[in-house]
Amino acid sequence: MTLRADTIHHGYADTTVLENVSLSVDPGEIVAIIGPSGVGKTTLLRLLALFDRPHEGVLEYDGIDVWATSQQERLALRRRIGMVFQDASLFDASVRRNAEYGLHVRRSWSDRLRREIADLVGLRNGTSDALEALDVVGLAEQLDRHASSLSGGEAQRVAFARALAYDPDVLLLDEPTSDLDPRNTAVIEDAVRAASLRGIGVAIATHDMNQARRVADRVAVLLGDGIIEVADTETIFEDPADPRTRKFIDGELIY
Ligand SMILES: Nc1ncnc2c1ncn2[C@@H]1O[C@H](COP(=O)(O)OP(=O)(O)OP(=O)(O)O)[C@@H](O)[C@H]1O
Repeated sequence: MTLRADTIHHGYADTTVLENVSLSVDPGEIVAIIGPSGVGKTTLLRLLALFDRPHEGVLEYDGIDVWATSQQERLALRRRIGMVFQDASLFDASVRRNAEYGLHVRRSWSDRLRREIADLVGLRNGTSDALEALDVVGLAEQLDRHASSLSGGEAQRVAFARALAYDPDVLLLDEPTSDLDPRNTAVIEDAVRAASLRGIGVAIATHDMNQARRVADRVAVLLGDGIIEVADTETIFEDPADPRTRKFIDGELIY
């Protein structure tokens, strides 16, 4: 599924956060959204995930203007998205129950909802399951551990597995490794790459430039109240068109 945001304007009360923001994520593509703290990365991901409606602009899932559809259709489209937040926020249950959560949701869908989703965006065969997803993040041997006993890094890996087990078309990751050590970060980054190889499109918000460089195919630089530049990763790091991108990468531009 292709996600496309077109000339989005959004903000809170009198504050404009995003102005004229356009961005797309193609199947199997990893797009990093980089920018300093408070610039609107979370706001943009929440809009892409349909948690909030943009004040202006169009959001398309596979060419469907999502905010022009019925609430039920929108719910169906929403279910094609997996999201992982900075804070893992697991349920008070075992690793296995946490990873299986999305599957329970999916099993609870009525035949009618299943048909609607299939008609709108197609339904994959659901090849992934919770165990496979936990294996991807190296936790398949820890099924019975309780979430409360996990380290922060392990918890975040379970949160990632939970999103993956849901068999999404697109993964939206909000600073998924900002609190993690290099080993846990590497596990998540490998899992992101594996997801993209399976055709899942990924948008990852990060203020870690090196992470963007390691995982992304394309990078969008969010500064001020908009995306100042979006280009393939090499161009952003080696030959950016906007001088502010160079300054931001070099750590000189702290917004
Ligand atoms: N619910 C809200 N109500 C009012 N203002 C908000 C709300 N959510 C975010 N903001 C403001 O919008 C701006 C963008 O916030 P956002 O969380 O999207 O930035 P960010 O780039 O994700 O930051 P960080 O990297 O620190 O997570 C900030 O100034 C923030 O204070």
